[in-house]
Amino acid sequence: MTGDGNQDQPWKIPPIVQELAAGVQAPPSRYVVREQDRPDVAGAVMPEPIPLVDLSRLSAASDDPYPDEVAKLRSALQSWGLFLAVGHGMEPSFVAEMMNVTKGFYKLPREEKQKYSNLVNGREFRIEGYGNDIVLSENQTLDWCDRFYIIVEPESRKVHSLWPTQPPTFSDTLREYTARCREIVNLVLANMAKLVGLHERYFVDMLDEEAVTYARLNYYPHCPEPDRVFGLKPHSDASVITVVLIDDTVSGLQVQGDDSVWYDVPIVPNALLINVGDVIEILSNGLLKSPVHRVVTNLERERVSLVMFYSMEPEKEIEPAPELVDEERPGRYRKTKTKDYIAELFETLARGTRALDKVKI
Ligand SMILES: O=C(O)CCC(=O)C(=O)O
Ligand SMILES: [Fe+2]
Repeated sequence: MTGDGNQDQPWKIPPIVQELAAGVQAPPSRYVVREQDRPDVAGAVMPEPIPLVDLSRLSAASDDPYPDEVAKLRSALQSWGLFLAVGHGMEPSFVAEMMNVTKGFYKLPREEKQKYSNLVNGREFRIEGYGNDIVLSENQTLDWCDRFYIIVEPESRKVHSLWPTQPPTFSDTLREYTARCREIVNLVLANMAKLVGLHERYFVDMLDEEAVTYARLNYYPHCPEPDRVFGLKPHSDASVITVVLIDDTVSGLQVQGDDSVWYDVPIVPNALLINVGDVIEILSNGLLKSPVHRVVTNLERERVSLVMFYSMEPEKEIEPAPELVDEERPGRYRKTKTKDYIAELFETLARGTRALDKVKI
């Protein structure tokens, strides 16, 4: 016995989907979703106005120079739990460069990518690195996507050996992108706090200098049968907040509306997608909702996305803000430690359930 058991259980080591897609005529059975759960590849069209917010019109201070823009943010969050952010201050050329190096990583030869594998010694799974999500059971439905997780903040938690040396500008670009995203997130969190009647620093202070930010580079290869698989199963993010740089050439992201219908998230060039995470739902005692979303694949085209997950320091506890709990609106979520919540996320992702349901009262 090796102790990890993976050698006796080869199903625990999932294939690289990029390699699979290059060779198969149809997705293997492990990827095929039960008939009743299969996605409609063409989602419903979002009604106008689409959730779009100009961040240059928002202020982190208590005054609001453009109340109309704040109203748009409120409406977007109420209807969808997410919005497309323009006026975020990143030049289109910089956004394009970040996208290019993300795509460039997946174009590297197999051996180069494998240097960053998330399987230690080819067997033991860890969150960080390149590969697939953890496989917990033989009958788990696998997602048609490869991914690469890297901790980008704080400095003390970065694993430098996992920062790619190829493409050559990858690491510098990601560092710069991380710093720019942090400013955007602080502005958005200040506005979200104001919207629910909290002090403007309430959420920002939850993401102190020990808070951990993960970057996840997703790669969805073309798929011969997009209506039978998920690029990414329905889920909500276990983060405080999430910022996504989406491919502006191929759609695929869908969000579930209050009516349970799946809507396509529209593509707006150079916009960033920002969504509420489970932690803000808990902290706001349910006033802000973490949206359930999924990704569908494309018959001909590959798609990439770069996702930044902002999470609290692992030992920090997550619970509704006392200011938002009273007799009329009792606490709706149990207290949990950040690290336990994140561990739960990976289990629930594998099972296709929701971590949030475990802490709901
Ligand atoms: O690829 C996308 O557009 C979204 C990815 C996502 O939801 C995630 O990585 O949690
Ligand atoms: Fe997500």
